[in-house]
This record gives sequence, C-alpha cells and structure tokens, in this order.
Amino acid sequence: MATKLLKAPLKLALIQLSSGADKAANLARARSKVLEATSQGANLVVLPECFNSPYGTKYFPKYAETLLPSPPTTEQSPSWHALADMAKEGKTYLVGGSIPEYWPETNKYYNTSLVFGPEGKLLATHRKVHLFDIDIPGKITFRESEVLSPGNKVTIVDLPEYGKIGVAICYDIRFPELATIAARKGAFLLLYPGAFNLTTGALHWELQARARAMDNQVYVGLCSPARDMEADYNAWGHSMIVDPNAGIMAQLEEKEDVVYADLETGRIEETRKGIPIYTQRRFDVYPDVSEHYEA
Ligand SMILES: NC(=O)CC(=O)C(=O)O
Repeated sequence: MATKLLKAPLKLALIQLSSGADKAANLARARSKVLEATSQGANLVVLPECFNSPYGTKYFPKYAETLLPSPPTTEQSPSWHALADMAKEGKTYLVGGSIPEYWPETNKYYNTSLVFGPEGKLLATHRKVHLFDIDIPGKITFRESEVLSPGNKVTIVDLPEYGKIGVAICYDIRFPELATIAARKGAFLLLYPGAFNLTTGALHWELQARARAMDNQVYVGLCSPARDMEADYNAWGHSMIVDPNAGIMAQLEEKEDVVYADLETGRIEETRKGIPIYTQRRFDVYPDVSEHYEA
C-alpha cells in the first residue's frame, strides 16, 4: 500500500495565547499552555505570531532577539531556549509561533518562527516572507516593512514519524503559492501562526484557512493570539483547524484557550480520490510553481 502523507495519527494543538508587554511572563505562560496541551496528548503544538511581545512595529526592535550563531546564548535569545525546553519537557514538536528577530550583521529585523523537535532540537526557522503592509482607510493601517525585512524561502519541515508540514506566518497565507509549493512537495499540514485583526479577521480569516485547505487538499491550522482590547493591536482570535475537504474541525472564540484536533492518516488520500484535482493539473497550460522550490 502506498505510504500516506500523514504517516501516523497526530493530535494537533493550537494555543491561542494571551500575552502582553512582559516577555518573561509571556514565555512562562506559553510554557504552561504547551505543557497543558501535551498533557492532553498533543504531539504537535503551535503558538501564535509574536507570542513573546506585543504586535506592532514600535515593539519589534525592543523585543528582538539574535538567533545566530545557533544555538544562541540565553542572553541573545531567551525565547529560543524557552521554546527548546518546552518542546523537550513536553516531548512534542513545537511550532514556536513567531518572535521578532535581529540580525546584527546586516542590522535587519525579521518576524521569525522557530520549529523544535521533541528532543528540544531546532528543526527549522521561517522568516515571514510577505510583510503585512496594508492601508484600509478608517479601519487599519499597518506597515511591517517600516521595521522588518522579508524572509526568502518556503519552509517545509520533516517530522519523521508523521511526515512533512509547511510553516509560514500570517500574511503569508494570502499568497497561495507558498501553500501550493509546500503541498506539492508532500506536506500534509500547513501551519500559520497569525494575528489577523478585527477588520481583516472578520473578512478573511476563515476564508483563507479553508481556501488553502481546499486548494491543496491538506490540513490547515491558523493560530492567533487571544484578543486584548487594551492592546494597540486587537487580534481576531478564532484559531482554527481545517480538514483536507475544507471543513472546520475545531475553532475557538476570541479568548485564551487551546484548540485540538485529531488528524487521521488517509483523510488526504480519500479527499484527493473523491475530487482528483491533484492529478488533473494542466502544467501544459500554466507553470508548476513548485518547480522553483529547492530543499
Ligand atoms: N498580521 C498579518 O500579518 C496579516 C493580517 O492581519 C491579514 O492578512 O489580514
């Protein structure tokens, strides 16, 4: 029998974390929620975008950490070490949301996700490729590019017992090419730590999650911070897990909580057998974007 994309059943947990201005408190809270999720049997746990800091361009330099050389010292990156320890303590794969990163050699800042394995080893990093620069008059203006630089790669991470996942950050979800490349290269799940807001969340959060699942016939997880109406930026919340047929398996409201779903082997193949867009592509009519991907 052909190997399934998801090789073994997996319990996914998305932590809709409530975080604030105190980085040490954010890390401690993240740890307790990660361990809560692993005590419920989660094998893969996800934290939200900018989980260790408030979300906003004025905060990025103050909270930024230097990640290289790898491993960094605890002074350079307390978050790197906290995440590695959480993964090891909980014996779980951990997509550590994202943190502001500072790269001293070029004096650049990034919005960066760190992925750790159950032994606490760093497996991958993803720097947000598409920066969140939008202007909806009277609603929201945000320009990550005032401070941040973009990453330059598609991130696919191999979890040996389970298979491959694609990891990207928030605004990256609006660019379907990243998702398509990861799925065509064999990812069973696309994960997006993300912080949509009250304007764009209401418009597009669920649509984006379900669209990426539908286009690619894979599982999708979107992990938001909890909403804080006292903060400068009000996150949408509604962390959700979507199945390969674009059905919502589980989702939260706006408060701090953890959402779980049991991902089953064979669901992707069953979906693709029923609606076989996977084998009906017309690369004689349009190009295969995944051809540009180099591992
Ligand atoms: N915060 C983001 O990066 C993206 C977002 O809020 C949106 O796309 O909407």
